[in-house]
Amino acid sequence: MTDQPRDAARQATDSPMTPAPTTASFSPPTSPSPARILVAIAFSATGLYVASVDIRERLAAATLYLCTDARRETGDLAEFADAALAGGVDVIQLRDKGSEGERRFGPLEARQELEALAVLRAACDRHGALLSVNDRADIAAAAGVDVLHLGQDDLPLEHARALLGDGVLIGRSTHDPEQTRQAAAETGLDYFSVGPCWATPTKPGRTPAGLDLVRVAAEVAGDRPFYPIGGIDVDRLPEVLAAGASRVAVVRAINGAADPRAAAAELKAALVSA
Ligand SMILES: Cc1ncc(COP(=O)(O)OP(=O)(O)O)c(N)n1
Ligand SMILES: Cc1ncsc1CCOP(=O)(O)O
Ligand SMILES: [Mg+2]
Repeated sequence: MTDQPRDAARQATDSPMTPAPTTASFSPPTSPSPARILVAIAFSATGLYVASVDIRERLAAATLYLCTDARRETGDLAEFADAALAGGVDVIQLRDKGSEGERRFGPLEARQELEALAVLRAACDRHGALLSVNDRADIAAAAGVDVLHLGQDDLPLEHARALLGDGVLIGRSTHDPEQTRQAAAETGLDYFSVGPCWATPTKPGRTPAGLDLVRVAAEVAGDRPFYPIGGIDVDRLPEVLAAGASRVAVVRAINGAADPRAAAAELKAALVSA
């Protein structure tokens, strides 16, 4: 797999994002000539093209992917996200399942999910990071996220793509070699994850796939980004990288850290120097 240079990864998270061109400032004349119509079409097409290339370039540079819950019990989602992003997180996914907040307050309903995503959207925009949502294409569309993460039993890719268009990245979880090979080859999928690498309380009852699945992914992924997940922390990261990965997705390693910024920075430093 080819990764962007580390400088590109940092640039992608640290520099203010250049807004993708839109057609908003283009005002066609009242009686447009054929030439003006062509220009309008070209402008519009270029805008769409640039927007969709840009988001894929940003994914190519994204090595550290964090899944976080809405942190309802602490009420510090914005501060937490700022810290994690300042530490080097490239993609933040809202995934509230199984969280302390869910145990205390019940499932995150759609309205609350949109509120949490608005908080994360603002944080991602402050840091030039990608915003991801777990499972739901309807929420992805409503919240204007950059990424939708689908599980094996979630909406099939073609339906999610039909709802979201090409301007949203779509990823898929894989848990065994067959799923991994399929995800590596599936047309229109932007990335996939592999795991759990180790048994993890964040995904109770899921048999760990181990690092062998990371090796399979490294063999078959080509240029398609893949993210090992499950039980990964800074101590285990070298094993994951040695198995052929150059990116990871984590939950507790940052979400459960006393200093999320330092935890993210430690993971990012190891990814950058690999
Ligand atoms: C980046 C990333 N990888 C894997 C998962 C897990 O997705 P899934 O298998 O659908 O399980 P749930 O997260 O929905 O419980 C993920 N969310 N993100
Ligand atoms: C969502 C998910 N999918 C596979 S493992 C996992 C949870 C990983 O959590 P942690 O990084 O805390 O082990
Ligand atoms: Mg899912």
